[in-house]
Amino acid sequence: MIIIEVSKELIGAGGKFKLELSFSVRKGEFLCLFGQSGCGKTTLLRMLAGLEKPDAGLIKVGEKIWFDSQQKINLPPQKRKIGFVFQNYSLFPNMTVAENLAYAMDKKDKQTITRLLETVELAELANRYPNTLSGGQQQRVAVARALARDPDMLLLDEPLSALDMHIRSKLQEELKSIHEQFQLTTLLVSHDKQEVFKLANRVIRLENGKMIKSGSPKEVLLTKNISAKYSFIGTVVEIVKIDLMYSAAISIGSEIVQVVLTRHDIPDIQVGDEVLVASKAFNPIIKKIQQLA
Ligand SMILES: Nc1ncnc2c1ncn2[C@@H]1O[C@H](COP(=O)(O)OP(=O)(O)OP(=O)(O)O)[C@@H](O)[C@H]1O
Repeated sequence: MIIIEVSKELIGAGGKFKLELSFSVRKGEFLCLFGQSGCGKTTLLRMLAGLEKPDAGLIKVGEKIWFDSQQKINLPPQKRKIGFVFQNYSLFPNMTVAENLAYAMDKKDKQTITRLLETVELAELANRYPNTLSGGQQQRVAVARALARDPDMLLLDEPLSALDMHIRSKLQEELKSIHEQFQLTTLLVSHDKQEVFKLANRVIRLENGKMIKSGSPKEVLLTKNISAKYSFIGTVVEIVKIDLMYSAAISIGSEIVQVVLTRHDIPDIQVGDEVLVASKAFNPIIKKIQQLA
């Protein structure tokens, strides 16, 4: 169990506001932090990593205290067992892929490096330098390097947002299978609702530094809770009237699907809306997703 109780005064675009959060994360949980730009998501990850100091609070990982303002404990980043993956990869350009991983390890162990590179399907690129790799490959190295630290917690700050849809979707599958394999407690910051639905067990929605909602992706991101055999998130690109019916063209990933709208959908759903397309017994239904305020 990870206990997080932190507060810090921040200066946002609209002036000062207080980041004030108190929640716990179960071991092995895949938690997503979701919210408007500037609400404090990255600051929270940086506080967990020891890169930013809370004004007050407690961060306890299992029995270990990483931060306690009362006891004046503040472990430096290298003493916290954290794997951090950023949007911009942050690999060392002068080190090969294998050396990037070795650098992160307390005990340099060739076998573990090979195993991790195999996990992200990069074993054959071990001796290449980062600038000779594609964005997707670099990000896979960054994930392998984060795992090489044998972390208690994996922090992912919009790790896939710079990648195109196809690579992003593939890496999401990889992150999912890595999470299943390692059962690593993971905190993900993402703006991509499809990604959140695919990966997270729980979502915390932040607004101005405070938690306003916590629950499953469906509970937090949908206006109505529905159960369905399968579901996808997409954007309505067109609504056309065909005889007495309306049909919506919805862009899902790189595909466009057509869904017949019911009479009840018409006032609610418009072009540009993000929607969940779900199906129960081969009957597709669509539901509008809550907008960020
Ligand atoms: N050390 C600091 N002192 C004061 N204000 C800060 C500090 N660090 C960040 N901020 C401010 O706090 C706000 C929250 O920043 P943060 O990067 O955590 O937002 P975010 O939710 O991750 O946003 P985005 O989704 O755009 O990345 C920003 O307005 C930022 O300028």
